[in-house]
Amino acid sequence: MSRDWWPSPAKLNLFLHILGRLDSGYHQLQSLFQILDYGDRLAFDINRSSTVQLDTHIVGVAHDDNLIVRAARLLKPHAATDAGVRIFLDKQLPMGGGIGGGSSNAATTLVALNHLWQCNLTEDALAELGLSLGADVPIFVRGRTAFANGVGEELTPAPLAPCWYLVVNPGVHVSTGEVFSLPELPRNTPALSWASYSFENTRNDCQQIVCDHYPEVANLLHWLVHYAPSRMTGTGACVFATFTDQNEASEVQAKLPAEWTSFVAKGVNLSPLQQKLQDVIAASDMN
Ligand SMILES: C[C@@](CO)(OP(=O)(O)O)[C@H](O)COP(=O)(O)OP(=O)(O)OC[C@H]1O[C@@H](n2ccc(N)nc2=O)[C@H](O)[C@@H]1O
Ligand SMILES: Nc1ncnc2c1ncn2[C@@H]1O[C@H](COP(=O)(O)OP(=O)(O)O)[C@@H](O)[C@H]1O
Repeated sequence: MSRDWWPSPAKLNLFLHILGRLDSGYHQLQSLFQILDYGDRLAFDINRSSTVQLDTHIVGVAHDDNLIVRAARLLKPHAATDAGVRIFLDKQLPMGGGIGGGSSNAATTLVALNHLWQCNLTEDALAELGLSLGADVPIFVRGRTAFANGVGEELTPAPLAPCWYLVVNPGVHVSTGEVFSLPELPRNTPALSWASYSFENTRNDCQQIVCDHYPEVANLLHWLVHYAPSRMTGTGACVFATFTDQNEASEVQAKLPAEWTSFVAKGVNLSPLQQKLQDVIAASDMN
């Protein structure tokens, strides 16, 4: 049976500065979230069972802990009492890689089911619901490449010139919570105004510490910077190299040592999820 797939794209943090720590224990960040045209896909068969069922198992994640199931259950009180769904996941993104796969899956679930269950929540309300699932969910709900403040929820759209990225997974899993708990993490980078952003005058404040703990990440960065400006995304472990030309990115990808998995993706200003939502709404308006 052919399914109606909803995209669940990856993101990169083109930079990640840590400005301080909030009373909640969370860290105050600044970042530039670049949405990619590459990621997972989800399909939703809605029904009247009043239950949420994810049909695709992810190794190491219990059904009820999966962010997809948690997102659907969070939205359910806003739908008809008998609203139910069976969800299918086509997983492409490495987990715990700093490219936001789990958060993006949660956002796709919120955005798609808000439409399919006819909940009619606004984008602001969906972003707020999403924030309770994870700091990175709002950026995927809004689906625009953006400059972020706070814990990642204060977003200012920041359209970027077309760019291609080679994203490489060094094959280690880095826990976000663990990185933020390290005492030696730098936490006092001065605030930057978006107008003065450039790749060169920014950095990822987690990169050095992750390289110290995970030599695989350090080795990968050492290899990639010979070819293009490169940096770790989020709290790792994936690393990206930036290109203005898709072929150049593919040429470097072809040279990668076999132990590293990778993909080449285009940076986009509007996420494929928001594009899909717009297409679905336009099609239903025509009927
Ligand atoms: C820092 C980023 C940058 O994109 O890292 P990545 O996860 O993408 O690598 C994200 O904002 C992460 O967002 P997300 O992965 O949703 O994190 P959460 O589940 O909300 O938080 C996991 C844990 O990290 C810590 N945490 C997270 C975000 C933040 N601003 N300050 C923190 O101190 C907290 O200890 C929290 O319990
Ligand atoms: N649908 C999901 N996809 C990926 N990870 C999930 C999902 N649901 C829960 N998780 C949990 O969230 C953790 C972080 O996943 P992910 O968002 O891929 O990492 P990151 O934020 O570093 O990119 C995973 O290690 C996993 O335990």
